[in-house]
Amino acid sequence: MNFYFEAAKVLDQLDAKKGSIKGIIGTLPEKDRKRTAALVIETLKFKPALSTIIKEAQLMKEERKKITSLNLALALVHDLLLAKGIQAGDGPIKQAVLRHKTRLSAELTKLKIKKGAKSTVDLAQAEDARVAQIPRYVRVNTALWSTDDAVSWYSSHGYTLSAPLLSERGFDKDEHIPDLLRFHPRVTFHEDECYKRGKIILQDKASCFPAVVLNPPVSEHAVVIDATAAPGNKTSHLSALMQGKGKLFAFERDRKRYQTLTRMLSKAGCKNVTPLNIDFLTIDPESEPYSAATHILLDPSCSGSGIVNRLDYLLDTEENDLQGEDDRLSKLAAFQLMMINHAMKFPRVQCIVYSTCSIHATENEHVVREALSGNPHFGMAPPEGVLSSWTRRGIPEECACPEHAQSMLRCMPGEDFTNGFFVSCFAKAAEPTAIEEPATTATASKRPREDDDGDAATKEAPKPSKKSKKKRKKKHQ
Ligand SMILES: C[S@@+](CC[C@H](N)C(=O)[O-])C[C@H]1O[C@@H](n2cnc3c(N)ncnc32)[C@H](O)[C@@H]1O
Repeated sequence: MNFYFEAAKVLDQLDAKKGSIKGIIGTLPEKDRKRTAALVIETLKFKPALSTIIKEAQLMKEERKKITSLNLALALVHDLLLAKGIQAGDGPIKQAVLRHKTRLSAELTKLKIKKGAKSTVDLAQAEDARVAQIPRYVRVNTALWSTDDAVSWYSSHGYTLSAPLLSERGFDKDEHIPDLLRFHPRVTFHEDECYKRGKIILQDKASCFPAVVLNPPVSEHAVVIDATAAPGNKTSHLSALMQGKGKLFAFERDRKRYQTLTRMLSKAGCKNVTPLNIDFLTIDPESEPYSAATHILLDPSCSGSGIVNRLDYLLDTEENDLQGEDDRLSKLAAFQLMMINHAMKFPRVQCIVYSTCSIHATENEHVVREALSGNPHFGMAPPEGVLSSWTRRGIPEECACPEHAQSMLRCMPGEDFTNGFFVSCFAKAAEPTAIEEPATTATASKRPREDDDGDAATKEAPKPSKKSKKKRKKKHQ
């Protein structure tokens, strides 16, 4: 019976919005995880149908003393009616459910007739249609091999270069992100040899934007920070873009997630990364070696409202407490702002990319607005250097100056073949005298990469767009 109590506990936590399905299941003891996860997911799939059946059969009313929660009843009735029966010895709880077996079965039949369901499977909740539109993105880990090698490999292993959404065996190169391949959404890679060896990283397209926009220096002198690193997809991406040169400090405050990060970085063969199980906010920006950082990636915890996946559509969103949601977003936004403010204190920092997988302006444009207003020595980077080929930019009406939106990227699930995402890029303003000078660097479309050992801090960073500096100057007068 413990197995059912465990599943009920997970369902309780999901009801209390204590995390995503994947996240909460990940905290279960490993030995029971697979079995409990399967029961939780199946129960959620049929939750509306099972709830109706339990209510109509008056199970909770009549067995209130034995079956103490609806979630326990859902898990038990799932197995009784939709699986191979209740997997437990003959205890009082099992007996309590079995006493109602005939009534419960009759309610199941009634519901199928009412819903016009040909089989029980038709009573399951429909999947989020947006998931089926997102290709399976595969980032080639260029620390270990090249994209040409990867294309040859998959071409000789049953795949053909063609539009991936047309055929399960098709794949192609993404048009916006270098070294990113797209496969059919139903292709899985967990047993793939290249995946197991770290040669490919399974990373949504939108989540590849931040490292590309930060465009870290390629130099033995480079010092870059990933302030919120685990599980490490963006860290390994940055490391690959830096061609393993210079130093990349990857902070992660959570102990368990830090362990995942270190495993990931070693599998991906990242040579220039120092993972640190330290809260980024506790780092003194003036302290060595961090004070030398010129580029910082900030991808802090967020509401995750942009993520569409194969499971979370199962969670009941209708009962969302809007007031509670607003409070949660405000708290997250305050934390996100604190992280940006801290990043802006690093004395040599030139470029900060702030990203979230949220679609809410509260965590995105509004946080950027606040950061700019509290840090007049920073502006928005010129839009030309912020993945100019991507047309969906920030929301102008949510920004302090509408043109700031041009230095931000947004992705909309269901429209852009990605999860929902937000990226913004701050650049440190030049010394005051430079503001009035004709800007030569401000409109550079792409900062050059350097392969020599030059001083990355002075050569690589974008200057804020002139327009945005002038506007802000006015605003702060
Ligand atoms: C959205 S996740 C980062 C995902 C990561 N960038 C990737 O692409 O794989 C945010 C991470 O930041 C960590 N975090 C939150 N606050 C932090 C802080 N003050 N210092 C360091 N890490 C922090 C969280 O524990 C979490 O692992």
